[in-house]
Amino acid sequence: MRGSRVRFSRASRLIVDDVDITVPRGAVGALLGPNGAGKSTLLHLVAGVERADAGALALGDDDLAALRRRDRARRIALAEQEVHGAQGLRVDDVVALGRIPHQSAWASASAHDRAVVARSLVAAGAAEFADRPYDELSGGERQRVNLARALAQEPELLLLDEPTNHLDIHAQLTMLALLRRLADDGITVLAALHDLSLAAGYADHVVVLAAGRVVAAGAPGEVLTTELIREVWGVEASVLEHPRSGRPLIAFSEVTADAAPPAPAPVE
Ligand SMILES: Nc1ncnc2c1ncn2[C@@H]1O[C@H](COP(=O)(O)OP(=O)(O)OP(=O)(O)O)[C@@H](O)[C@H]1O
Repeated sequence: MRGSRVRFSRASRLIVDDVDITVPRGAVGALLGPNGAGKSTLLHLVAGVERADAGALALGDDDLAALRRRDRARRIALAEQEVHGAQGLRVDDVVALGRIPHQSAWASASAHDRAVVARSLVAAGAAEFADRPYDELSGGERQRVNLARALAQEPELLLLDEPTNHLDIHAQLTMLALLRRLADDGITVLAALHDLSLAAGYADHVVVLAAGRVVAAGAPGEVLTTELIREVWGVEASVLEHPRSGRPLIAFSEVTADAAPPAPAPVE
């Protein structure tokens, strides 16, 4: 996927400011940045939940703005912290919502739809609570269901907003390993993450946002330096090398002075 000069403002604040972003097909991209940097908003713009004020977004050769809503929903899935419209539903019915873009309005779920739902529940580690009410699940259980719903969409581009939030360490590593496998199968992945070491351990490409702007992008080893972490997050960190993978491993030590990241700029 590719975004060029993407701009979006809300309530007189420029939230996404001339963002250029590229995640190659079949790569895992990590979207990093402090609270309020614009990560969720950018994911919403790519998913089509919000419409950019300016700039272009493309998937392969297709301009996303020119795609019909349904075609976009067949090709792009967004896994957020909650599935909209899930209240009162059983987990497998929540996951089946992911099939809607592939179904015609009058047809009921096909054998293929049911098979994809079952497969997605297993892949996301949510099969064991398939028959439970979504509302009763813990945060970590919901997170897996949110992923299963997105997988059921069989997207080309999978967007995830803090997919490891609420997950225990086993579930976090399982989630990231799954994203890696999906990418190896040709799905493009873009995940907003807060854990820099986890991002460095699994992503091919990281994009760092601060106050709505891209401040760095590239391979984790090139981007995640002590200087950048100090500048963007206002914390001191040592960037070590993971003893097994050789990827960056970030050890934080303290909050530096004048740490507060800048708020979004008012629209000119
Ligand atoms: N509907 C809105 N109206 C006004 N401001 C908004 C709106 N939605 C988001 N913002 C502001 O836009 C900025 C970016 O928000 P966004 O949720 O995209 O950040 P984020 O990087 O995902 O943050 P976090 O890590 O805290 O989830 C924030 O300052 C937020 O307050």
